Amino acid sequence: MSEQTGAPGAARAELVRQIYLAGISGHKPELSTDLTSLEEAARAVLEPHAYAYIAGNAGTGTTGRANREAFERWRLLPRMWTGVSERDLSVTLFGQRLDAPVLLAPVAAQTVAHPEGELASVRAAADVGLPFVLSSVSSHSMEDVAKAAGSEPRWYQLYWPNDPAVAESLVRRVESAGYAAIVVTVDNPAFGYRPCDMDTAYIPFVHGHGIANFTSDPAFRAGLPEDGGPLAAAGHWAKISSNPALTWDDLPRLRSWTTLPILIKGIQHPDDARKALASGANGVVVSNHGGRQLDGGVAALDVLPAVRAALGPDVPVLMDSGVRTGTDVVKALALGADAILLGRPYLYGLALAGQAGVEHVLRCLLADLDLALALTGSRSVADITRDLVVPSGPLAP
Ligand SMILES: Cc1cc2nc3c(=O)[nH]c(=O)nc-3n(C[C@H](O)[C@H](O)[C@H](O)COP(=O)(O)O)c2cc1C
Ligand SMILES: O=C(O)C(=O)c1ccccc1
Repeated sequence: MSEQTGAPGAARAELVRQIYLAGISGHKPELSTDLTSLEEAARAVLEPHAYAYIAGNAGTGTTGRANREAFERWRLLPRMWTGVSERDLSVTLFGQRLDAPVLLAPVAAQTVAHPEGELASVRAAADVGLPFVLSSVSSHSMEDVAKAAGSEPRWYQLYWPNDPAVAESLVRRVESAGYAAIVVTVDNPAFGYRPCDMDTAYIPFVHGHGIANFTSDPAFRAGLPEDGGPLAAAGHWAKISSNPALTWDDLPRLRSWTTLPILIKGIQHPDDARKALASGANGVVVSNHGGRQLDGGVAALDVLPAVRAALGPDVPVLMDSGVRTGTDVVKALALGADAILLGRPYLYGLALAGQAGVEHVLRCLLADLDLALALTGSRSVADITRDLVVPSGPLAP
């Protein structure tokens, strides 16, 4: 984790003070501190197909909008004079201490946003002291990303390939490369119906993005035709990457390949959360893939309390889909999450300014989160309890 002396919260409030002081001397931040405005800024610098790929949702965008509406429906009910001069954002997951309850979500093919792709993102995460979750579908190999992370923590997201030799080989490499957890995504038995991508007919892999973990894998390469170029590799990846036959009975096989903690990402029904744990998982990520898979689905935040209730207080429950501000993080934690994953906002930072842009997004989110703790009367994450949020509307007398 990042070196931090004194109260971590004080360090983050200091960031906000610095931004204001810089403003007084005429230096405005290069990127807006309103993270929700970065989407439009990124749109202006990205090729239309690249913007569509990152910002896109499934179908008519109903699930994507629902994710945001769910956050809007909850309001924070702050408490005063609780003594908040020292604030501690740290949490412990699977015995790993995190400086803050925030991870970078797995996002595929990041060289679509910036030539340095995942290397820029993981360096930013490492500088700020947050874990980076590497997508299976990355533009740099897991070993290169691990090297860029140095001693800072990284997790690996697994799309379980339908070729058993490739699946096991990937998992063994994940462990050798020092990843600290495996996040198995289950909401992708098929790619969602995404008009945004279909209408630009854009496929990142054909353009050299996103299959570095496979082209560097001996088991994958063994299945490639001898004279095949990059297109053949992309074609072979497409063949082995989809695995709609998976059921909960398969999870013990993955369990036998690794001692790392296994999280199941894409959980929405409380019964699936129970099945995940019963099949050998150690935690879940409540997520609808940022609204990119099933359109017309439930908001991730809306199902979070039921999943937490199903698993009890001690099982790690993470969430993503729609988190945009520090106060969103507080709402998610109050409704049952132990930590959140941030998706598109850091990709917009990456598109706008590479590693520095991702760092900007992460530092702003943490500063906002730290201030949200102070302003709600919370000294630590443990103080963020269910009674800190109420439905929007008049408070019952
Ligand atoms: C461009 C893009 C690519 C993604 N690729 C993956 C992926 O490879 N694996 C995965 O599990 N989730 C993937 N996701 C979903 C994210 O991990 C995360 O669930 C989602 O972005 C969270 O929602 P948010 O963008 O509203 O924060 C992707 C999301 C985006 C925007
Ligand atoms: O776009 C996505 O959301 C995603 O998960 C993905 C999966 C495989 C390849 C590219 C993107």
